Amino acid sequence: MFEKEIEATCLEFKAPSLQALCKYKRNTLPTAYFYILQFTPQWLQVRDGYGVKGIVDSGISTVPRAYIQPPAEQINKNNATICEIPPIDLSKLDGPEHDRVVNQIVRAAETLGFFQVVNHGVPIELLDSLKQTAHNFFGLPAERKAVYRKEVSPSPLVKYGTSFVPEKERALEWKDYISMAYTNDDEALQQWPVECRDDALQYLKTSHQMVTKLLEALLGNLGVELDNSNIDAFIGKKMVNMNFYPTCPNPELTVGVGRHSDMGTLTILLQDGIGGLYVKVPEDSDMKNKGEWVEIPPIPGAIVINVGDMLQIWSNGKYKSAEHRVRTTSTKSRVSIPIFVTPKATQKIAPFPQVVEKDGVARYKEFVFADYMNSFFGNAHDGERKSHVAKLPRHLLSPNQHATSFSLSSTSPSL
Ligand SMILES: O=C(O)CCC(=O)C(=O)O
Ligand SMILES: [Fe+2]
Repeated sequence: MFEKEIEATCLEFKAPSLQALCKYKRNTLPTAYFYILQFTPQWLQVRDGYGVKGIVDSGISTVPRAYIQPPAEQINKNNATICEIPPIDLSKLDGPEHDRVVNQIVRAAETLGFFQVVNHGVPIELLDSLKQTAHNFFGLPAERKAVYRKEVSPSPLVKYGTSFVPEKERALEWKDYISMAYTNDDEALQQWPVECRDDALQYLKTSHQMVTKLLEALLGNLGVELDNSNIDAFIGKKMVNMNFYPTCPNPELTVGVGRHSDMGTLTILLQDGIGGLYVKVPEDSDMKNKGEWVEIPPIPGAIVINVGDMLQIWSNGKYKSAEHRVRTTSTKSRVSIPIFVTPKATQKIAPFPQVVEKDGVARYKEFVFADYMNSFFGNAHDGERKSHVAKLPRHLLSPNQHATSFSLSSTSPSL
């Protein structure tokens, strides 16, 4: 059935057979691997809308080879420390404790780059409904989800997929996702999948005030006032994703999401009660367990916030866009629902002048956000999915800087 495709690929690489192609390409294993993968029925199923969930539903007892991570990327849940930083009560921002709460937010952004918030203004019932909606969507028959595969999606705003950039990854992620980019309400209502759109749109809208307050605190601390004239520079684009991590027969061999940092401004992340989100304490943080992976525990009613690469760059490296990853479990499927808040593609990005002046050095050069996104989706994932900022192309770093001096050990798609 796939002979024609195999033949065409072999021809393209001037190889007499698939075996020869793989041998000939063995020095560039991810590519060769992808070709083999592409021609296996399982991969075709995943590609055709069944997703990783389809593999699990087919009743496997061990994970397919393509999903086995290199040992260095496998997650040993037994030696993870739980992050015990209490959640920040955002309702207190409006009272006499305003300055103290701002300090908590700033301190969290400067150390781990991840924190949790409560009394955030997003209704708890909506959070519960979102998790259920995500389960319902991924529980749909494959053909209902497959219409949104990026190759065929009726809308450029909606993409259903699996893994991050499957063609580029050495080992695939144990995850299916749907992503919904926001342009305006009308387009969202018309184009987002009917099963998710109401909750996703509500989530986006009810979290807007929280996003503004967080940014006011974080930017204010850097001497930048957020107002109507500049807000778009920071939150010009938003995208809601729903991630689904099916149960996995070998959680110790796989990852739900491999190590990465988020490329935007801030990520608003709703996780369910299963757990498994790990963050690497930045090496240049003054926390005691630098370089270690700590778990962000699920807290009922709380939302996880994390700093993205752009906020790190605007702050000249003060705020940390930390590397994070997600483990899989054998007992229950997990869902998470991030909102990726990013600048518009055309936005020019550079460290704020007032911060540079204070620091005496600009740690990053100016660039356009679209170029950053392209390198994020195009080259960042070399099979190991190391940090993007850590690997910020040299031309984006100031001449006297090099990536390791920030120890930003690490960059999802998910945007
Ligand atoms: O599922 C999670 O908890 C995190 C997902 C994530 O990091 C992402 O989608 O960028
Ligand atoms: Fe992420």
